Amino acid sequence: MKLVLTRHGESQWNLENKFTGWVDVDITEKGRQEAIKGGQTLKKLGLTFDVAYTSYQKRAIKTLNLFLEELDLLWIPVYKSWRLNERHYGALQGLNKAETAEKYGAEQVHIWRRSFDVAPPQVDKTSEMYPGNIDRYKDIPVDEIPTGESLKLTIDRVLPYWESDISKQIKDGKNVLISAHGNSLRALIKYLLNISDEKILDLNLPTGTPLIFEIDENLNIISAPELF
Ligand SMILES: O=C(O)[C@@H](CO)OP(=O)(O)O
Repeated sequence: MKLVLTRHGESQWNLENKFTGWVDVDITEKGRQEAIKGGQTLKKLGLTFDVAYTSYQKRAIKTLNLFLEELDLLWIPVYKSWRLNERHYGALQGLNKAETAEKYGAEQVHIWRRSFDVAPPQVDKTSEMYPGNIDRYKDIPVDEIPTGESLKLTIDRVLPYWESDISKQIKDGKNVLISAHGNSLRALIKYLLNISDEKILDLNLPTGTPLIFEIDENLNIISAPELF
């Protein structure tokens, strides 16, 4: 079976160099073109999919739709989950990354962005960035609502969805397409390829680019893309 992962096409805040996380930023025209090209690449390879997954965020949803349109697969079942959302960037969301580095030092910003288990400054429950105040997240159990996640915490909420839903499709012989985010996909790839806590920090995923994995029904990885 094929499992194809794609990070969303370039977003407006990728372009503006802002911490994004759970802020629902749209893709740019360049991001749209990346996604169209990504879909065409899969089509040229003759790949097809039975089911697709994405997050609750429009940059990933729109990217998925552009892929599916190129593949003439807009009809297949699409499942959305907050568990595939980008890592919640806490109180850093909306800040410019370069300005934050000037204020707190490049070292501190690097730790916030690329350490494995250091979480960013947290948002409190009165913040508009707190998912508990956002309608679409009303079904997340209160004790699971993120307030600022490290990569480790992101892994902890992505993997239950892999276990409960996505992996079952592969066991059933289905080809699966997932459109998600830099850090939710790093979480999944770390697990699939058994990458160490240190090494995963060097993995930076390109936007709008399909990553093709071949997996057998026992979930053994047969082939994986060159990532480093
Ligand atoms: O801002 C974000 O949400 C992410 C992805 O763009 O950034 P980072 O590269 O710091 O993980």
